[in-house]
Amino acid sequence: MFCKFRLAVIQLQVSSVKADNLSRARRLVKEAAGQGSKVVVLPECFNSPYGTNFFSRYAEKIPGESTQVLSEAAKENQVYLVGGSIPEEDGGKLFNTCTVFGPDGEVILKHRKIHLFDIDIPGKIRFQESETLSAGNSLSVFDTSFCKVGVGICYDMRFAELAQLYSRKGCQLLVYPGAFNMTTGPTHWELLQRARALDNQVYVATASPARDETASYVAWGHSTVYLADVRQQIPITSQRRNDLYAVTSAQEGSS
Ligand SMILES: O=C(O)CCC(=O)C(=O)O
Repeated sequence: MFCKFRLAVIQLQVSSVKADNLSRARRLVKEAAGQGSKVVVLPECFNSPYGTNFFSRYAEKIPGESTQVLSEAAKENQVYLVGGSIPEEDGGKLFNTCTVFGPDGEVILKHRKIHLFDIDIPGKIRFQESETLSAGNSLSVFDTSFCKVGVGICYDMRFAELAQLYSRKGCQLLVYPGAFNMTTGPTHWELLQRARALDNQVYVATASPARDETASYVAWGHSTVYLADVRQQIPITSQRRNDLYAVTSAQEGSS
């Protein structure tokens, strides 16, 4: 089942003042709902600047201050709220975590980024999330009254198998809060979304922080929604050669 609904991606301006980030997010969720949005998506690291040196300073328990604001915003506005991500502290470890709230304000999903962003492009960008963060270990799918949704965070979008598994589980929308940069953004951000949408014949939505040229990590921006809605005309789902290949999850059957 897939019902028509309006989805909003919020390209949030993220500063170093957490309280400002939270109130700005809250105001924009309200604005999006006022325009008829039923599912609203915030960017990766929406409450804190993005960078390994910031994660421990901004980290919170879940539930905590930021997720409380998200819960209230979802309830006040009667929307499904994909709360971007925040640095989460749990048991002495830090995670890059997305929480999703239903229109009643209840948390319905917690996705910890499963692929940590560790890259080194000499002269361009070196980023090692694993220096401070731990990876999550679960696939993350939630149901809405409109369709089933699969969630990943930023670098998770590069892994085609995850998107394939989500689509096999019946997701018709994949959502990736992300914060690509000025090196990989122009080359891969749009291409990856189109690839995930095209391969799986699903909608793909991404929300990035707004670009801030003065930040230590300059986000590419370009929050986007992509659609490859050609399931009837190009029926690759039924044409798959399941007798020749398979994508399986180590968690299959357990979730
Ligand atoms: O994959 C990329 O190029 C960027 C990923 C990223 O910025 C992230 O995972 O936060």
